[in-house]
Amino acid sequence: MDPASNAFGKGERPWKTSDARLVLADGSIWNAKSFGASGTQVGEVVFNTSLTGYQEIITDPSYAGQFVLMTNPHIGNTGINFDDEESRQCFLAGLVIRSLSISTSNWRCVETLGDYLAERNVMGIYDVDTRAITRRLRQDGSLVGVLSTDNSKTDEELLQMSHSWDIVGIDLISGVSCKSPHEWVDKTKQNWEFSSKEPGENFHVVAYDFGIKHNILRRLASYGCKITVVPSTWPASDTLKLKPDGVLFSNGPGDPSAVPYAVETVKNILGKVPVFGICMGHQLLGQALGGKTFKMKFGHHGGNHPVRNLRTGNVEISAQNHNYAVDPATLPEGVEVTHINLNDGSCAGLATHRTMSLQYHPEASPGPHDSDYAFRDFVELMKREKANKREPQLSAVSASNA
Ligand SMILES: NC(=O)CC[C@H](N)C(=O)O
Repeated sequence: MDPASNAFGKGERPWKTSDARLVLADGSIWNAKSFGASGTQVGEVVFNTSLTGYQEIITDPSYAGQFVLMTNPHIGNTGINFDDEESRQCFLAGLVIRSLSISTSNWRCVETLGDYLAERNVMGIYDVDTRAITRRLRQDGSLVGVLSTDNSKTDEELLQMSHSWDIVGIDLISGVSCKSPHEWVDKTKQNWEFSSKEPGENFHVVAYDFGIKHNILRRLASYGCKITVVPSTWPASDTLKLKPDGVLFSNGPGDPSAVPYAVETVKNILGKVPVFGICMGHQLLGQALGGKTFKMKFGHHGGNHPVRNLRTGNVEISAQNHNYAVDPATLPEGVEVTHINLNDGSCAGLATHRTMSLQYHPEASPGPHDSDYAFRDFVELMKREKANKREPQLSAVSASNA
């Protein structure tokens, strides 16, 4: 780490004065201090209630097009490390925090948060009343905002910019998905492994990358899966040619209604192999099954969301990050709602014969690990499917032996 730099990055000092503005579409203007990159950026402001894990949050591709406002007031104290990256890049529009730690101390730290964001050209602001903005978002719903360090732009111009952009209806997945298929082998490191698993059969999973978080892939690999990651536009027919044991549809940014090609892909795979949808994957699955998705008032973002598993009655504390949800009233008969969010009763999981999906993040990263069992359930689904396929042959063999 450059000894001249501190948590503010590039040698900034804590007594710096306001040099940035966040202008929200409701006309409110929030003066702040900048860190990370400078410039002007438009995005949707969402608040995240996680107490820890800011590195995983800022590298979650599902935040593309959004400013993440952390409700935890103290951010940056553990810096940045090599292990907690959730993707190859930061795709979020920017980071909004109350207080940026003036010192960085952690045994894994390799860089300050400020330097990290500056190198990746991501804007951040601090010394802004994050509690007041959060109350506004809770009351009025998510708002588009413009963050700027450019003094030549008037407040009116920035407000105009916020009115001429909307996250609804745009395909953000194509900007974050990988460009070509590849294998994934990395598992959760032994030091961090928290669940004991029976070594079993290895299942081949094709994982659609709509903005996939690395820890979804690591958890699948830890459960013994052999994984082929494919881009969001990869044809369903090519996936089926690979004869996978299961298909995973990943998390991803933006509006699920803006990517009809992805819904088509899910439709063409549904019913043919076991399928697991996570977050955006769950929403696409909901649409492919005939249901509708809608935009929530301010969504769910954080590691403290209670969910009830309706099959077991158990309550899980889950990690969530979504602004859209499936409307269960629009789903056809035969689709089971398996989980509900206990804060607002919204649909948090679905299942059909060969399908399971969760609106939240069983891989956590960051967050509690209560929902990790979902990966085991997916493996069980693939196991059952394989056994069912084998059974007719087995009975044929025993008949010929008889
Ligand atoms: N994490 C995700 O996959 C988010 C899904 C979708 N972009 C939403 O906001 O609802």
